[in-house]
Amino acid sequence: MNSIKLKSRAKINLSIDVLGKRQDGYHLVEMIMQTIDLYDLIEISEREDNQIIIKSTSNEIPLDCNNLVYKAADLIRNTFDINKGVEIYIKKNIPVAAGMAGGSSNAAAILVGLNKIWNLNLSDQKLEEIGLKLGADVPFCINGGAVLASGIGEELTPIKGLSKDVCILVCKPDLFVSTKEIYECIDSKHIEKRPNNQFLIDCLKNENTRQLAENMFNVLEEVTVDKHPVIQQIEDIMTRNKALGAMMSGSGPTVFGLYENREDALKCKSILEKQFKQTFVVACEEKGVEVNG
Ligand SMILES: C[C@@](CO)(OP(=O)(O)O)[C@H](O)COP(=O)(O)OP(=O)(O)OC[C@H]1O[C@@H](n2ccc(N)nc2=O)[C@H](O)[C@@H]1O
Ligand SMILES: Nc1ncnc2c1ncn2[C@@H]1O[C@H](COP(=O)(O)OP(=O)(O)O)[C@@H](O)[C@H]1O
Repeated sequence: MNSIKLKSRAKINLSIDVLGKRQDGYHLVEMIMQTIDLYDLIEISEREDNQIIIKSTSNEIPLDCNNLVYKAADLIRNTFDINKGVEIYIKKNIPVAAGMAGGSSNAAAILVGLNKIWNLNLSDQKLEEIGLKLGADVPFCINGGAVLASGIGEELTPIKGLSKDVCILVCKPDLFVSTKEIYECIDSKHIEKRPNNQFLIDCLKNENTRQLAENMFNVLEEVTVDKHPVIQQIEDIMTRNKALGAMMSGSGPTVFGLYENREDALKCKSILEKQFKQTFVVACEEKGVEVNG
């Protein structure tokens, strides 16, 4: 086999708590992550020369060694002494720098894909270990689904996820947020309110979407909203338009709302997309990366 196609899915955070900071600057978190059915399509083809070539439909991502897929491919071949190159095509649908782990998910897809193309037989645990060298969200993206993540995001406990019937309205305003900058600001902030993750996990277990939606909380949100008030405005539009609850994902700026009724979600989408082009109605998914032929 010398080429493979994969779906590389996005995530949302149903909660984020920050518990402390490591010596290296990384923050200790406790957060609920959920894969959603918004995905990039990735095609990897082996090259006999040594080059890593990246092509993409997006002009918002780097096509050189700064792309996370380049780093993932280079890391795998250096770790396992492989003297080959690859061409990677990325059809981008996930908004970039959004708080939805688009880059991390693409990197995870490369690890899964090259594990197959180069017959490395690496376990998921080993792939997660390698993935962590590329970013805190990469281990989650390999398997995806619904998890409680702790450590810096790499300690993963699977939990029951959102019901497939729940409609997730996702809206990404056209502005840039730096994850590093948001985490740095949280240091100087006294965190007054935190998510109750155990309660949220119970809500998921009991399929009590209303209570879940009303109690979702992301401690990074206040920091990002201070810089970009439009995030709060999107949330307000969602809650005024029948969302059970709305919240920022990751370090932002994407906002998502949970809906029990698809018509209500589509109606709010039609309002938001007049101003925000990157607005989608999606469901949750069980797999972060999926081989697609
Ligand atoms: C906030 C979250 C929530 O899921 O998601 P996104 O907003 O990126 O989607 C993650 O914690 C983001 O993880 P990820 O984007 O993979 O982080 P990395 O690339 O490893 O790190 C980017 C920067 O964020 C900071 N960082 C990241 C993770 C963490 N637990 N503590 C941190 O302080 C690091 O200082 C680093 O400089
Ligand atoms: N394959 C990739 N897809 C998306 N972004 C990438 C990729 N490679 C590198 N990046 C860069 O990583 C940064 C974070 O992007 P992304 O992973 O989409 O953010 P987030 O995790 O916040 O959703 C962006 O500045 C982007 O240019």
